[in-house]
Amino acid sequence: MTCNPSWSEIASELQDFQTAQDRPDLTTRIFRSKFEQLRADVINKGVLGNVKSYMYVTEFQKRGLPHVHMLLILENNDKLRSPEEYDEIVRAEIPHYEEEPQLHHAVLKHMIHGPCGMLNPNSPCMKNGRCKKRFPKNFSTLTRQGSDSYPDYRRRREEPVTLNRRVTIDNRWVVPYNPWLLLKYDCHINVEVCSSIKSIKYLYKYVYKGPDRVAMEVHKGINTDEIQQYVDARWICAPEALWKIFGFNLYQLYPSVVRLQIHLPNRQQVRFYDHQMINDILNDDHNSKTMLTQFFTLNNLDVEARGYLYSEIPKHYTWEKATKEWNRRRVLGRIYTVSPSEGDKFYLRVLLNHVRGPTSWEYLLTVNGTCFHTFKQSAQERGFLEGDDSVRQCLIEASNLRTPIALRRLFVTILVFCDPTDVRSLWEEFKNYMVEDYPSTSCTTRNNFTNQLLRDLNDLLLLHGKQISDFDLPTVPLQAAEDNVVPRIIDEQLSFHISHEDLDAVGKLNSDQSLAFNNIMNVIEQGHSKVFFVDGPGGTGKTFLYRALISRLISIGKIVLATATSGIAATLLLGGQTAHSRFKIPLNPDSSSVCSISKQSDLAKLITQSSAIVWDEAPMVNRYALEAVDRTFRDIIGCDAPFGGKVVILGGDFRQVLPVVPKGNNAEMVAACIVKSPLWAYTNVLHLRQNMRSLQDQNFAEYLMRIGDGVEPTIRDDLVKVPQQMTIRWEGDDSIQQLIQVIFPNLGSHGWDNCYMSERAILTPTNENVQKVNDIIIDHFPGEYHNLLSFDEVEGDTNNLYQQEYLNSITPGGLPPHVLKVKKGAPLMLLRNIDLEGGLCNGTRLLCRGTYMNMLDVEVLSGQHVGHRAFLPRIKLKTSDNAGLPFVLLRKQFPVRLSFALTINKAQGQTIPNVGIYLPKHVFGHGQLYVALSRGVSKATTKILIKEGRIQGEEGDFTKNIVFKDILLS
Ligand SMILES: Nc1ncnc2c1ncn2[C@@H]1O[C@H](COP(=O)(O)OP(=O)(O)OP(=O)(O)O)[C@@H](O)[C@H]1O
Repeated sequence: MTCNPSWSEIASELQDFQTAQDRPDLTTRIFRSKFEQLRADVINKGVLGNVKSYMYVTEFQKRGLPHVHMLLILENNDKLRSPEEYDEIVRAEIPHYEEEPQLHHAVLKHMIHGPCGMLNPNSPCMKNGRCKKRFPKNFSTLTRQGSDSYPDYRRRREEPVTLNRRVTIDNRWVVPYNPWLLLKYDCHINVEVCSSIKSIKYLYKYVYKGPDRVAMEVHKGINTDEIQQYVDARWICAPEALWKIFGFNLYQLYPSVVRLQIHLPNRQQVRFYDHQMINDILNDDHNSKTMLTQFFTLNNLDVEARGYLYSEIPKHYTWEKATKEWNRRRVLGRIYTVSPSEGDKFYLRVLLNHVRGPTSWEYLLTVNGTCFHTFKQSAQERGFLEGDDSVRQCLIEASNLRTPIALRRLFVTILVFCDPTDVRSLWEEFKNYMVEDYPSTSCTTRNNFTNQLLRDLNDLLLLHGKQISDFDLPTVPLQAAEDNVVPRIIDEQLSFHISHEDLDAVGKLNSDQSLAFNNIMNVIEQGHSKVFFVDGPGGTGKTFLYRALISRLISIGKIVLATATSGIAATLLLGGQTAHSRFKIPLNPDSSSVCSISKQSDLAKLITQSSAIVWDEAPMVNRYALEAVDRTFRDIIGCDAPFGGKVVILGGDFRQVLPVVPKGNNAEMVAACIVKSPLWAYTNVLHLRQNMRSLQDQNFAEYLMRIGDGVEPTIRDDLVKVPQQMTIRWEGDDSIQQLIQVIFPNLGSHGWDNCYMSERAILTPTNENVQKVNDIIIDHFPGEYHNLLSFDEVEGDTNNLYQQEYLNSITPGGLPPHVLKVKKGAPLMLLRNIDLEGGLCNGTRLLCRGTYMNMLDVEVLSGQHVGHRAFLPRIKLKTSDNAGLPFVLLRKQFPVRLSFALTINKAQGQTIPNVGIYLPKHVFGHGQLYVALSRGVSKATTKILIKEGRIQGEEGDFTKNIVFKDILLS
């Protein structure tokens, strides 16, 4: 916000011969009071959203007017996340005079940059012939996430406007603004959405940037050039001087930050005057008290304090310097940084950052009854430091549990994901534990076991596109029957074991399913080629149909490649793999991509020999991925028909979530859909209509269809009414507890109940709220806490520029938290595709059976592999490019999160008989409401809590239902 010298409050006070610059006292005071009002509007009244924390700094241009830079961090639920939400707050266009005359004038008066460039090459913003602020911007029909710090706002190409007689400008020259603030304050107020951490850092710089300095020459006398001395001085202009004289705040930070002292026992710093006697100083108890020792004292006296870490204490207590005591209040705390070269003090800091309620030095040094000599030993024993041989320790912990199948899979997981250094010695140490379940007969030799084990490990490695020979392991001996006539991956496809359930499915198909089944089978049996799309709303039995098809085809000796877009949907199909791994689709395909499959490879032979390809959840994939597969198949098979003439059965539901386009807006998401691909013209759509999931509640099934199709009546802005039977009224934060109690009744007595856990979950749109709900539920869950810590680093940060606490404090989407708080029997969710064949993929729900220093023991809770046991090591996980961080965070952690609550997107494809939906804000994505509701089976067992669900003058609760109708299939 910049002072407007022509504000009437200033202009009316000036004499005829004066300008605003002549009255810095006046401009300063008027600006200050206007800013105070703006502060109250945005911080107290929350006109841009509820503010969680803020900082601002007042600046003065040399001889110039005062202006303020302000950074607002909004409450999580009010954060602006999508380009559509940015548009509600920020505009960067000249409003039409006919529609908004006042705003039109205000924008032209205050919010036009420069102009600079060709129009005005001498503008102060010009450097080396270019505008430093990159004006004029580009025209754009929609707001989108910028490639840099700020979004690229919508600037439509419209008639230029004449600014003064000489210059005409258009929307490319508009500085982003908020209409309400601009009209109210009648001055330059540039409002931007900080969409990356870079822009936040840039703003913080203002606070810490030193003052402008000047080197002044002081002359000996008025009439002499002789210099007496140089003075290094601070330049202060008149308005700044007055700002200080009036005692106004130059900057403010909320909440403020307290620096916490840290020192080893008896090494506290004591200050004293020369004239004081050392003995007096040492004998005075007051001198030995520090923030840290008094933190121990506080923990001895106050039970509540014991629940907090040292760094959390200032949130609840304030440090009284005079009395050296902690009293209740609220600010933020940071412990002084300690470098690892400072020895044990560094480890003391690690302990203080993780141990709650220490009452003494001994407390920190003691673990399980043993008092260690150094803080390092204590930290190591508590699992706060990364061990040098964590992989080996993980295998030792797992081998003690005597579950050889899970141990073999763990060994492979470690080879693939943990990059162990000494594979051969791990093999020697653990091979005997991995064969404990092999049946031994009178003629089995140790050699037979080893060979069998190598073959089994090789089979598991092949699923990851690797083999034994990629590692320092003995070579795999071929079995007598293996003569390489049939490539292994083809052999595998032909030897699937079909369950009775899948074989029986054909007889159970309903009429729509039967019609689709027969249609597809006819085409395959007659050797024709065709592309199908099985369209069915959630629960209409698409998966059931694929399973019937796959089992029938396998049973008559045909090869069918079962794939799905997500790992979780793939695990529901026999031999299912993600389409990306099966067809080796590039990660970010574009309009000319091809898959990396060579014509001579076994995979190419498998594809050529296959009779059908099933691809579930096809609407979630970017059309370029589908086109890459089409291009590759034509090339491999040598046939220029769609997909090289193969029968391809795509399936899914366009009412559900669409392809993710990083930083993309709605239009880009729609454009990425497979219906927009030229291939769609060759696709035959088969419809499934009967909801088999909600057979018991047809009324619910019909409601779901109306929501999915976007035909449920709306009032204002896509708001639909939710049936009263399903709603829990929002009465404040306590309502979340109520929702939890309805979905997880008697939680205390279901500590180890996999049936109970697999049948219930709470869904909410964002990761923050998932974490919030999980934290509440785990507190009520019976059992002891196990805090599993991650080891974090920044890729390529050899100088340790990033503080550990900062890295530990962030949890970018897709990564587990630094402190993974779990209890035995609690539900978890896997965050990576680890072992699809074993049912371990991104989104699989698991039950925690046991925690160890280096290993997590889990059981699969849902899908085909329910009940399977698995061991997980810590894995190095990376943040993705669109995590919004200016660096790549590497977090070594167990790849899981709690899963009492999940995001709506992660729940896609799962049936959750008791489902709670918590909407702290209305959803903004296509199909999100539908996906959430369609996880349920009936109105009675589906509950929804909407925070902003009431509308004045209307009965009931309402929420947004966003449906892009132009991609729905009629
Ligand atoms: N013909 C059928 N006979 C008996 N049960 C069926 C039949 N078809 C589907 N079901 C059952 O209905 C439920 C929903 O089916 P399914 O999971 O196949 O639906 P879907 O269309 O794949 O759902 P979503 O899109 O939500 O993943 C499952 O429990 C399934 O076993």
